[in-house]
Amino acid sequence: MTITGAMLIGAESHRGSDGAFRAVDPATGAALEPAFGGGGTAEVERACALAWVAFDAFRETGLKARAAFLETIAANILELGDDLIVRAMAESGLPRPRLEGERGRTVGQLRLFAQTVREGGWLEARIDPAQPERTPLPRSDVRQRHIPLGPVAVFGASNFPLAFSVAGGDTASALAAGCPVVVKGHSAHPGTSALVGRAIRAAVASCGLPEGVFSLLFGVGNPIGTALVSDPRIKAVGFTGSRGGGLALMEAAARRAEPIPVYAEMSSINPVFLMPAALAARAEALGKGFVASLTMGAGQFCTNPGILLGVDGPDLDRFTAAAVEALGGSAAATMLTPGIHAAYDSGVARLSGSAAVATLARGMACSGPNQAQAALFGTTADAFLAEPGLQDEVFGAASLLIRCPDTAAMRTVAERLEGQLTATVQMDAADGGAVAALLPTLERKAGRILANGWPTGVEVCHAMVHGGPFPATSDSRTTSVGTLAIRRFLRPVCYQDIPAALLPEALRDGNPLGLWRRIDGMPGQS
Ligand SMILES: NC(=O)C1=CN([C@@H]2O[C@H](COP(=O)(O)OP(=O)(O)OC[C@H]3O[C@@H](n4cnc5c(N)ncnc54)[C@H](OP(=O)(O)O)[C@@H]3O)[C@@H](O)[C@H]2O)C=CC1
Ligand SMILES: O=C(O)CCC(=O)C(=O)O
Repeated sequence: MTITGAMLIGAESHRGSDGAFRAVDPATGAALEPAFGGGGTAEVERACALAWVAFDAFRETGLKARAAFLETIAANILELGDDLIVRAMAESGLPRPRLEGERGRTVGQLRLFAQTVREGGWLEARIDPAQPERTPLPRSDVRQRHIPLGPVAVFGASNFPLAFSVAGGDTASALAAGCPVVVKGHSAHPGTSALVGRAIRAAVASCGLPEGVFSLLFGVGNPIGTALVSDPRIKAVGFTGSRGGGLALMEAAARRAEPIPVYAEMSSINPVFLMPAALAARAEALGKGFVASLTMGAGQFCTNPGILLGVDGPDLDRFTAAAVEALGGSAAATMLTPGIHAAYDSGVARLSGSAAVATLARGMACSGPNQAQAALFGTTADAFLAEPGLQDEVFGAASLLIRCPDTAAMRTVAERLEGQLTATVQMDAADGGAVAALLPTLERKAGRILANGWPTGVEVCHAMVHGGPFPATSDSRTTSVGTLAIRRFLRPVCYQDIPAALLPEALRDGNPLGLWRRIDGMPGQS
């Protein structure tokens, strides 16, 4: 399929005229054809106008029809075949198996949302029947369901060009909720974005939906993103990227006459707690497992284990020796963009230049453009507590090992951490008491707590939480992965004494949709 450099505004392919840009193959540094025309306020205006026109019709599509739409998108993405993988490899430097796996995750998550939509529990239908005889006052008939917020702006992430991009989790959950989506494509992978965007556009057409259900914009620089978030027809934002970018979009949303929620996933250093009995039992295996997680995908995961904490002593020395050896043998890897590579190098330089930090190991030397050498640094709990900048995210395969005098000091450090996507404990049975003491802190700090695993690689399922307190995300009450993500784009509406003929199907007597509903607080299928 030919990539033309055009945006997709509803059914129309439109070439922007506000500047032009090309993707760069980070493995060679070469610019890729074609040039993409950047959009501006005119394109934002058109995409948002179409999305608004589409909203009322799209939000009332039947559950089966909306599920079929999500499944059609999944099928259309698979139909793109190898063209999609080849283009994504060229634009991201990520290897084929990783991108094929990511395509599977993208398609799987669309299908999972289709199942969720069909099942209908997300409508959270509640009925409190009228009690005309109640004294001293009668009760009205009160019913509630959830409706979608409105058109959603989605900012695709650079590090998952498929699963967190144009048809990624934010788009899938917003469409599942019944929200039209306007994507601001990431400038690192516009060709991949255009291919996936066309798969979505074809599904919109073949499912007979209004064209404004989906648009894909490109732009040069920040103005297009700011204009999109500021458009009054946009009612929520999904974002994965840098802390600076997320904060800027939160500010733009807050400046609006009508502020809107921004669900931004930003920075996280994902602490790993190496508990004493676990270290005593398997320090070497833990050292190797850690390096495998750290270096996966050149460390370009927001779930990357960026700090480790352990009690100083011979077992931590054994862990360190194993990690140093494994990291020393890890090949340099191409990063996603020259900008991300430069940010990694400057983060590593900041750590290696700190008087409080020792460089424990570096990976193998770089042999091409935009390659990064993995890095392991060490410091003490006291030094970490004295220098808050040591917990700033270094996006890539760099981590900091913090030597603590005892498990109480591990807890003290945990208390001082910012909000996290994940917190991991490596533990054995004898660590149970120390972990129990740590858990309340971890619950307050992180969205997901893992035992004896590694945080990279998020399962897409019903119970997943990929979220956490700021700065991991801008709203700790939600998740961006898993079916609960649909909640971000919904709000409850209450219908009091509304005549039966005017009630939405989900709330009608006789339960025509066969939903699980709460009648007078009791769950059931009536
Ligand atoms: N925690 C995480 O999950 C991730 C963190 N990162 C961090 O982000 C850094 C840069 O990576 P990148 O993916 O480019 O993330 P960015 O935050 O720079 O960009 C993400 C998206 O937001 C847009 N954007 C960024 N800043 C603004 C702004 N001020 N106003 C309007 N739009 C904006 C970008 O536009 P444009 O395409 O034009 O740049 C892009 O579409 C990495 O080095 C890393 O530190 C990256 C990926 C994931
Ligand atoms: O680890 C994963 O699978 C997801 C990571 C993620 O959300 C990210 O890097 O943005």
